[in-house]
Amino acid sequence: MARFAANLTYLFTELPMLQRFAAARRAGFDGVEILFPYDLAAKELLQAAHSSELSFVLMNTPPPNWAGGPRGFAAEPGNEERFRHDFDRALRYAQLLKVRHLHVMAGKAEGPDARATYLRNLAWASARAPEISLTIEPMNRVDMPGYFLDCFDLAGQIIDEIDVPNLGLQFDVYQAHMIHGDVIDTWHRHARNVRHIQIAGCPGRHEPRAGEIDYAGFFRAVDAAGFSGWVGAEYTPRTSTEAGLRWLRSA
Ligand SMILES: O=C(O)C(=O)[C@H](O)CO
Ligand SMILES: [Mg+2]
Repeated sequence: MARFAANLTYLFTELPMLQRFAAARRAGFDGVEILFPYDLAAKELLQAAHSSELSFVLMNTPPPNWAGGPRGFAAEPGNEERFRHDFDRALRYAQLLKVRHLHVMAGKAEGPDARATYLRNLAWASARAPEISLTIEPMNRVDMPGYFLDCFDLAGQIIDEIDVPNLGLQFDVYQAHMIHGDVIDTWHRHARNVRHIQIAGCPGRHEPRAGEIDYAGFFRAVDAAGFSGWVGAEYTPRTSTEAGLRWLRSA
């Protein structure tokens, strides 16, 4: 049975970041994710998570300019030194927060050089931090044009080629639907590599309940596969966060 984490970059944004933790606990979540926590003191975040008895489940490696701009740069040729420096910075945060998964973002790039760079950087990062689970997540090209990792099959090849226990797939159901259409087929092809799941409805990336994605069928497949990890709620509420949480109460 999966456990649910609130992505606090998307949910409870009615409140300042540190107050979102208690709101997530009251709503029934057991964990939290934050995309880029770097402008907040790790100590304060840890304290907020502790006092609400929430696990810190996921954060992302820093993009080159995390206040905006492209997401990550692990696949960007020529930026390897910067990647290592920034990865170490993300790792320090992740260790302080006792984060379960660190999502290493690929950034915008294409072609064989980008693939080779991505492989080298991921192999280096997974050897650098064997105690932490690293994830990679394909992003659809409508929301993120030019993003290197734009296909679940490519992610599967990369994970298989590096072949280390601490590198796996972040299966964002919204992304799978946008990229491949058939979420359940994509799940069956990649379930063995999945370490973390994220959910949102489509179209619009709102609450997971309504829309084109068959979440009841998806969760049957997830349970049948014996997945016991975390499911992150990564969507933009249609109105208020609270008003859209019926899906969680019936999960
Ligand atoms: O956009 C997504 O689906 C993600 O999970 C990323 O972490 C956003 O940066
Ligand atoms: Mg996602």
